[in-house]
Amino acid sequence: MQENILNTIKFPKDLRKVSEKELPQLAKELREFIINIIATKEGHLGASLGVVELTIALHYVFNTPEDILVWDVGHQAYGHKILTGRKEIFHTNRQLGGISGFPKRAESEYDTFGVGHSSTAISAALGMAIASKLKGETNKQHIAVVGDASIASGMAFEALNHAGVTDTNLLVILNDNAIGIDPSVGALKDYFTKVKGNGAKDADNIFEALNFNYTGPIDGHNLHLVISELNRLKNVSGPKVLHIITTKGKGLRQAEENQVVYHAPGKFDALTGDLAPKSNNVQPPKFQDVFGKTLVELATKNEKIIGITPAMPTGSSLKFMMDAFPERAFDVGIAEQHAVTFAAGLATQGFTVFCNIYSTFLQRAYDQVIHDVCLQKIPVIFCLDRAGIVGEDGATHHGIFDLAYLNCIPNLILFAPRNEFELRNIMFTAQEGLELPIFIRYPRGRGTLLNWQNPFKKVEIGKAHFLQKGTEIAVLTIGTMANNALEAIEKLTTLQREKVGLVDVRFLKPMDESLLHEVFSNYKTIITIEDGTVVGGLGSSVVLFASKHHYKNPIEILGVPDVFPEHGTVSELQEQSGISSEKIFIKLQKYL
Ligand SMILES: Cc1ncc(C[n+]2csc(CCOP(=O)(O)OP(=O)(O)O)c2C)c(N)n1
Ligand SMILES: CC(=O)[C@@H](O)[C@H](O)COP(=O)(O)O
Ligand SMILES: [Mg+2]
Repeated sequence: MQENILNTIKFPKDLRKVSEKELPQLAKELREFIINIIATKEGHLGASLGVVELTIALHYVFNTPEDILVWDVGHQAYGHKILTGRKEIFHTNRQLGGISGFPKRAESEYDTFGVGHSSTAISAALGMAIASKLKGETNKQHIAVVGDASIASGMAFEALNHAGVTDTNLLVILNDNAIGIDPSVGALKDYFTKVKGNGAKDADNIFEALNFNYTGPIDGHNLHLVISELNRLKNVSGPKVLHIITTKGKGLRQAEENQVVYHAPGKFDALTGDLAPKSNNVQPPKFQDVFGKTLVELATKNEKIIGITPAMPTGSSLKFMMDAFPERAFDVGIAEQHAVTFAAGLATQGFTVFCNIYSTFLQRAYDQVIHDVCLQKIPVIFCLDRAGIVGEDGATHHGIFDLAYLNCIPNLILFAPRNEFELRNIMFTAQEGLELPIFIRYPRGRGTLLNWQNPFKKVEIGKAHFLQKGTEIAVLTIGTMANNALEAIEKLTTLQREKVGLVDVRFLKPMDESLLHEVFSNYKTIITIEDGTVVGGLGSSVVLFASKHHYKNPIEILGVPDVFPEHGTVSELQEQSGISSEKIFIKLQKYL
């Protein structure tokens, strides 16, 4: 047997030269390669370890990239990247200037579709399969690999419903490991459990009912079995489902035993699997934990409070509420559209609903926000987690559009806390009762306050604050951008500092117009700073205000330029966008 098979493989054509009996050894090497790099560079671990055999089998059996392989979400595609020309640069995964953590069309011809948000693979592969038919490419194979949590999403169902009435060469591989990031939920999960227990024959087969040729469930870690099934299915026409059972985190004991943590574990010891020790320094809390703990605190007194998350209980810390009040907290699975309208339904019946959704994933539910919530003035309380630049997940995940996409909708309140007190106080205020829906956006990660459990204080809706008064330049910030601005101001000389006023706008809607009049009347120059796209957010609203009231002061808008920022650390990307404290400092100096 060869010493290291992986070293002989750059592209799938090299893989296809390896004998089938050597493939289990290759699977071992590929796992070790992934573990060794992710242990120090961080990233999504469990999902990629779980599909090592499947990845090898797919590139072994199919003629990729001519045959088309689409990964759903793409967080499981590390093995795919390594076997398709990116082994030598895999250590740059998710780093500034490095390869993306998700399949990306610009990166490789093997990445047939850009992903990051879930449940798109079947639609995309079906589109490609129909295109092949229209072009007369009859031998081409189209494969979508989708997880058990992602296939439960509305979009995946829409695609299955369509595909089932086509005669396309489409193979859907259902990678069933019974978990998403958190344990999978819902009736479909129960159905998969039943299928696994009884065999597909005993249960009515949902895929066959949708006109798919169904095979499974089979052991997805049995390479020879997977290869033989893929070879067989290559010659079966029409839409097909191959249901494989895998273990998330396969091959690393801790990752198998603690699948939630090892979804994306941060740094760990590649040999033992132990997580890197946490720093002993006392740090401010994560906004997520402030949200989760504050919600429990409020829900203890207010029994009308309900919590909702679409599939992110751990990430959002809604888990705290699920543990404390299981009957009042719902993980609805990867179903952002449903989460929003479900929240609206509950709110119409007098419940006080906190619906926590990552900013980037709320994009999925835009119509529900407009049609089911704002148009009807239903006072749902939305907590938009991961607002602003999120870092290493990159372009698919930055929460940089919410200010713009919400700003243009009537009948809503849009607030961004600059610190933990502000988050707690607005949550308190919202559950006391508002006339309109409110969107509270805050970033991934830590706040700034060590003692954050302040007694609640009601927030006056639509009221902005001066954090410091000045004489020449007014800096208007929203959310945690106030902290970047404060750091920048700190770097100025005392004389310069006195010239700078700083306003925490807090509410993008409704805006504090009386404070804006004060700003435009007393300051020569206005600089706005937001951790969102420059088109349509804070800066745009300030410009509209100035135009409406005929103010002529120069206004400079700092924010994420009109491009998709890639991946890197939050500070690197803020620097790139011109909203880091250093870049703000340079900007201030220019005006002073
Ligand atoms: C629209 C959307 N909502 C939420 C997420 C966050 N998310 C990423 S992976 C994941 C779980 C996916 O589970 P599954 O499809 O079973 O794949 P596995 O991780 O088990 O391989 C979730 C909820 C996302 N990427 N996209
Ligand atoms: C692949 C995916 O969408 C999630 O795993 C996402 O990366 C989670 O982000 P957080 O780590 O910020 O919760
Ligand atoms: Mg899964």
